[in-house]
Amino acid sequence: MMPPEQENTNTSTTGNTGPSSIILTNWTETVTVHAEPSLSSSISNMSSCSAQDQGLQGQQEPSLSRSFTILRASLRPVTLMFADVAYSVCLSTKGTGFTSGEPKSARAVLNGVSGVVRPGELLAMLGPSGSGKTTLLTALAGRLPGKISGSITYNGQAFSSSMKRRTGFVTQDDVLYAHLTVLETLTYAALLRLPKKLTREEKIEQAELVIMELGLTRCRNSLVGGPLFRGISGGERKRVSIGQEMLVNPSLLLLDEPTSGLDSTTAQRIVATLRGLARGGRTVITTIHQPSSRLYRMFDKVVVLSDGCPIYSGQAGRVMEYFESLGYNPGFNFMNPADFLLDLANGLIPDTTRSQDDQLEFQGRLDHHDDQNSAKQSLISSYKSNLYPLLISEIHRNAQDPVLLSSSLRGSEVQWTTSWWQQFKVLLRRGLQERKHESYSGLRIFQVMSVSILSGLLWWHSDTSHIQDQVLFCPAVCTLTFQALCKLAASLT
Ligand SMILES: Nc1ncnc2c1ncn2[C@@H]1O[C@H](COP(=O)(O)OP(=O)(O)OP(=O)(O)O)[C@@H](O)[C@H]1O
Repeated sequence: MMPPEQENTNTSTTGNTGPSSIILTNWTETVTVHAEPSLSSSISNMSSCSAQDQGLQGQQEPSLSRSFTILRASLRPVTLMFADVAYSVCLSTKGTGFTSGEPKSARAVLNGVSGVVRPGELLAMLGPSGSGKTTLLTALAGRLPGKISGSITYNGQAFSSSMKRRTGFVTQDDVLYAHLTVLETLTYAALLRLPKKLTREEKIEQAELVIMELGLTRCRNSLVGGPLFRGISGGERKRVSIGQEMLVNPSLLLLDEPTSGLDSTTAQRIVATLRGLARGGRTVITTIHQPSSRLYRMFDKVVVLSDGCPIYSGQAGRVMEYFESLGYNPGFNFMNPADFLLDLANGLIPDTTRSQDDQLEFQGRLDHHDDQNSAKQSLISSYKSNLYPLLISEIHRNAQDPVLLSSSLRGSEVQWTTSWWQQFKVLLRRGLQERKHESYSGLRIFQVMSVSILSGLLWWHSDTSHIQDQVLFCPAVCTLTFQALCKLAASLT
């Protein structure tokens, strides 16, 4: 068993469900996590290492105090509860060229997933590839199209536009502008997404602060880069994506594989940042593929999925104890709990009667599908009989908690948008800056000019009886002219 360092403070006290103290019992509830619903405290916690490195902590605080106050006021503790979440996708075989006229079939991607995450907690979703982690994360972010059965509530309420404003979502594939620098990317995000109560200078300061917190100072003026030209590294890209969401100080932050493709030190730094964000009063949920034991120790809770079904949902530190109580033992003395969980989710049950080498050889063979399926079914039914009732009773208890419901009502006042004109100006500038390089591209200029000339030649000395064609041709000419103007404007900015 591997209890996370801070999570050893077990207590049987119940009833305090406020944001500052979280008290849990059983496998689903056992730890006390202290969450400070304050941006300034979390930012100073998180930035302490990077700021100390650069000796900047003292200089930043006075000028940022007003923005801290405004952003702190926007932070609302969010208790996310999901019960029996199920989701299916329609698989259409029609039109594939291999079959014809076959009826659509539905495939269950998620089946009966439940869990509770409170402010101050970091929950990780684990499972083999294709087990449904991203689908569950997207569902919890209120972004999954189609019908989801079961219930997902945020402080006891359904997903709403005010909740959407307080939710940050970092996708697996970073969506960034290749020709902007790190500083420009975060500054535009700040100008677009921070409330209009903040001045332009304060928004830029927030972007600078996030750069410091995420250790991006060294590459702040480097281009992000894209598939066609090299820019910042993969880890830095990921941190920029996280920074874009951190800027708005979301109360609920969801991240899809924030550490994939990163070295273990960078991955640890990112997870430590997420844990710092959680401890600042936020609810943080992440999917993760193969966490090291060091990373695993930083999670407060885990949900383990196997083919869309949960085999565990509860405290990260008690997972080994739970599976040992079911008779599953890793067999090795020092095993990363995450490896053990992934083996179980794949239906690979360790056989302690075999030697270590025999076990490795046995697990590597692919001819045990039936055994694996029956092992998965057994783990799923153990979850249903042991953990599911605890989770459901916890969810029902919380759903009637007046503190939780009142925090939801308080949150609905939050106003986050800047004016549309402001957004239009920022987007236009960003678009022009992103395309600036194209104005110098001879190939592009040649392409636009040749299309214009060829199109023009089609109507050269045309008869007035073709006036309709000429009228239709006008929008095309206007588009090309607009393109040319955009390129000219971009080259001047
Ligand atoms: N819209 C869809 N159409 C068809 N299949 C889908 C759709 N959405 C999800 N799936 C399937 O559902 C399963 C779960 O997908 P999901 O992306 O959630 O898995 P994952 O655990 O995040 O995988 P990975 O770790 O590889 O990212 C996959 O087998 C996927 O092919």
